[in-house]
Amino acid sequence: MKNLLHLRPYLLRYRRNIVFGVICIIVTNIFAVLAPRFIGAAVDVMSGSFTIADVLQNIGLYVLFAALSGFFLFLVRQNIIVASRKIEYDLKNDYYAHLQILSKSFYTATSTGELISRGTNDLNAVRDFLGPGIMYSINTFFRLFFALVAMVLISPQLTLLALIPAPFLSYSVYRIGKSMQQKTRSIQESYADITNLVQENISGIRVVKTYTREALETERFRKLNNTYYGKNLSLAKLQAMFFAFLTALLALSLIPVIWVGGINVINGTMTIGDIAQFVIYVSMLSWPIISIGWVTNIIQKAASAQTRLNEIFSTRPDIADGPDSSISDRPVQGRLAFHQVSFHYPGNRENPVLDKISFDIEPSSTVAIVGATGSGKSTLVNLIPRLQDPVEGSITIDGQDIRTMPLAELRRMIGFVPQNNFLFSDTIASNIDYGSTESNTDAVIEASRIANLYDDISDFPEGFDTMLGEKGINLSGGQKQRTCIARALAWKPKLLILDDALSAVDTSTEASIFKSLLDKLPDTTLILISHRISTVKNCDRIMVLKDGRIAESGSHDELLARESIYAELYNQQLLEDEISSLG
Ligand SMILES: Nc1ncnc2c1ncn2[C@@H]1O[C@H](COP(=O)(O)OP(=O)(O)OP(=O)(O)O)[C@@H](O)[C@H]1O
Repeated sequence: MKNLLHLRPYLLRYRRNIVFGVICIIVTNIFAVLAPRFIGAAVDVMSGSFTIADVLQNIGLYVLFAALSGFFLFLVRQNIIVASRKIEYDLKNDYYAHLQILSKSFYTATSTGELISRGTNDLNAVRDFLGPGIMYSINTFFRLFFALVAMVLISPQLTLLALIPAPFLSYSVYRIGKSMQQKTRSIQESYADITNLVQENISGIRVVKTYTREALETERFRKLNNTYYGKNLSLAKLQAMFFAFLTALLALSLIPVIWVGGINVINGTMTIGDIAQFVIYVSMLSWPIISIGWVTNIIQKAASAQTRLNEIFSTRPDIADGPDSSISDRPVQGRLAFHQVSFHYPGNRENPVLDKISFDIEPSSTVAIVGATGSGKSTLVNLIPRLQDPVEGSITIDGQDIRTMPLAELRRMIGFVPQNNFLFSDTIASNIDYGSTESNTDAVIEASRIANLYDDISDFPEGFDTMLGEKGINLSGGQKQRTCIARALAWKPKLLILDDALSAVDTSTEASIFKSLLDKLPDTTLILISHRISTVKNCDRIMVLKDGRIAESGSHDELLARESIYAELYNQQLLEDEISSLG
């Protein structure tokens, strides 16, 4: 329950609404509890000789008090429910903003479905607590208090009789509430599983279709949905039994009240009007008492939802700005150096991907990294924009350790095109312009020309305003890759990293892009990962990665002369080219 304390700053932010709402709860209950007095009075008036005017006067007052109670109830909702919506809005913004700062490692360990479920389902549960939860809790307290005072004033004896079921009620609320909490937690977990499956399945729908797994995927969903349905049904059954039990208990509690009350009327110690008024109070208590169970459920649901949200809020990014991060005013040259850099993935210390790697890249030069698949090329370049940090050693740009630079400044220097490109469902222009704070048509056109994309876009009826489907589904593989390159170029980086970013374009387009890069960005340091010798052979330097180390380094000609790993790779690709040209 203490997890809900996380909400304190939000509640304080809207304290005016909440305090005013609570005052209105008190006022609405005063009117609600005073109103039945006029029913009692009307009944008593009718027990003797009376005029219609006497009855109408009491009925009129009853209607007036009931209306006033309703008006203040409206103000209660206006303030407390509105505050809960505002807090939900703030919480959603904070949740999303927090997700933005979390590191790559967090996203590697947490599924998208899980995060969506927490941001929707769990947040709704918290909102229900902040609105109806708080409102009904406070209302229950004051309704019970005022109604009990009014009942005691009529007859302490009858009040005691009416309260006989209360201990049973409290105990059953406690027991059933606990069971409800467990069921609710389990439902929320099931919902996260379903969200995850749907998200993954729809993202991978092309694979599902190619492998004709539609029926299997439908069955997987059906099973999860069935579990979710079963759990919900079980909770609904429990709730139904709970409410039926409460209603029966409350109805039974009226029997001794009317029995003993009737005897009191016969003895002349009470009037029929008192009994009528008393019965109204007992039924007025029924909703607050029932809502104890309901509110308990809401609070328990919110407590477990908030626990799950707090897990995210308390996760700190493992890569962030250092306390004294700063950057010099000198223009960036783009000299990149690795100093004894080692890296292993969490829990895999025995198999470092990079093992004490050192190298120095001259500003404005072009360097290629080659190596067998899984040799650590992507891991190495991920360290440069600090998507992950080395476990040992350091990386410098122009002599400054990148960990001492503000993260945003560091990333601003780097144009990074990762192996798995990603495009947003937006126009091509917006995708290319993604890194800029203001749209810059000239920069978009210039970047698309260098990336050899301009002619393709010109052929589209809507040109740069063409809307892309999810992940750029309406572009070819090569067009997607070139759009991602254009995005990195529009950013005008000092360091451009292309991680296998030209694999889907043909060799002549690739050569043309490479030439444009060298001509138009002469001051940019280019780091290129590729499996194709045709791509890397024109680079100033080629580094061959093997067993976590730089096994060879030099120009194309130097490495061929060595007749080692690179030469072997070269000869193998020559042979493959010859065979395919024969075919
Ligand atoms: N997030 C991760 N968690 C654990 N291990 C990982 C992770 N990412 C990569 N690896 C492992 O690290 C090693 C290097 O992977 P990396 O992607 O850097 O290789 P690569 O040389 O770029 O491969 P490719 O040429 O196939 O793209 C591989 O053995 C891979 O299984």
